[in-house]
Formats: sequence, C-alpha cells, structure tokens
Amino acid sequence: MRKKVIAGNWKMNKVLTEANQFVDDVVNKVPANDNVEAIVCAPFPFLTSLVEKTKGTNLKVSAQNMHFEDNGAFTGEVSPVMLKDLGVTHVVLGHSERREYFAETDETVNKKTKAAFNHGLTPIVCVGETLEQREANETKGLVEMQVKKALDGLSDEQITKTIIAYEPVWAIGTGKTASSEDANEVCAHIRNVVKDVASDAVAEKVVIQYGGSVKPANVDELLSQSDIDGALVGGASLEADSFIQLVEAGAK
Ligand SMILES: O=C[C@H](O)COP(=O)(O)O
Repeated sequence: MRKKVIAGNWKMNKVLTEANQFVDDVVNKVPANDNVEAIVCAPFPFLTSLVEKTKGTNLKVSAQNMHFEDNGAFTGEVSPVMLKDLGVTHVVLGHSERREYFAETDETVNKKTKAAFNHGLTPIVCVGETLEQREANETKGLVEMQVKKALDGLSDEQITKTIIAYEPVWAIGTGKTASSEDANEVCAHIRNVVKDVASDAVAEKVVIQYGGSVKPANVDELLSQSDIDGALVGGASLEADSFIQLVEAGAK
C-alpha cells in the first residue's frame, strides 16, 4: 500500500511567531505511523526555525519554490543548496500560482525537479488544468504533457521518489472541489503516464496527491479513492486543528 502524504502549503501567510506556534501545536500530534507523511510547506524566512523545531519528529518541512541553479547572480532567489543546508526535505515545484504569476514553465519545473534530486530534496511537482481547459476537454492531455515534461530525463528511481500533486486550478482556494471520482480519474491517468515514461513498478509506487479546497470534511472521501495518495492543502492547512485532522485522515 502506498503511504498517504499530507502537505500543508501555507503560501504567503503567517509571520514567524505564528509559524512557530503552529508547529509547537501540531508537532507531537503527528502520528508515528508508516501510513502517513506530514509536511508543512512554509515561506523561506520560517524554514530555519521550523527545521529546528521539527528535528527528530514526524513532521517534515518543505519550501514552496526554489531556483534550479546552485548559486550565482540571481537576486532574490533561493537555491537548492541553501535549502538542503538548512535541513529542508521537500520543495513544492510548479505550483499553479508560480506558473500564473511568476512565469514558471514546464521547462523550469523540469530543471528544478532535477536540481532537487541533485541535492537530495524531494520535489512535490504540481500539475493541473484551468477551468477553461477543463471545459474544452483538455484536462488529460494537458496534465499528461505537464507530467511528461516535468519528469523528462529523470531516472526511474527519481520518478519513484517524486510526489506529483494534481491540482485543478479552478478548485484552488475557491471552495470548489473536484468530485472525488473526477479527481481520481485524473490521478489514475497520471499514474498511466508514469507507466509510459517509466514502468509499471514505478507507477505503482509513485505518490499522487490531489489539491484544491481539501478540508477535513471532504478528505476521507478523496483519500478513499484508488489513485489519490494524499493531499496538498492550502487554506485548511493554516489552522493547527484542521491540519492535524487532515493528517489523521491520512493515517487511517
Ligand atoms: O497548494 C495548495 C493548493 O493550491 C490548494 O489550495 P486550497 O486548499 O486553499 O484550495
């Protein structure tokens, strides 16, 4: 059975004292259970503190983005070397907000995914369609292309370790969730794409999350689907109680 990965993506929210308080509130409530992995995806300024607070616990710390180069003249950017040095374990790549507002492309997502592996970070690679694309029946083709481009040139071992997050853009922060069947259909399609680019064995192991208005009230149904292996959660991950409920759902 694949483990469930519950990642709370705080986006650009909280200040340091709130971030610290959140981790203090949840860190001892994350079940020590092989069925679930719990991650907080925090803004850069909080990472040092959160890594320190979570040392030796079951809560992992992720960045929300990074550059693909190790270092250089890239003012305002943060490199994989820096994240690894801090003790961060995961990094979110290609989130639709990065694609929409910060010119992230499939090509840069691929470079960043490779850079993550070069530095021992686990990438959480986001893919997903807009409402317009869904209505034009382009979802599967689009997601397939995004996944293939993100994984291009990766070894089977690296693909196995990649976390893929399917997030329909129209369901992010809108309160509209894809029906669990629709979300599962796209996640199953992504698993087939992984079969094509790697192998059946890799596809069987790869973790595919769903994201888009996941909350305690709908998480059980989403996680009960055959191809949904966790959730990338925005709004409902900002409160400690709600985050822990989501993690507990993953541990069932
Ligand atoms: O990264 C998380 C997603 O963008 C989902 O955000 P949301 O749960 O607020 O819809």
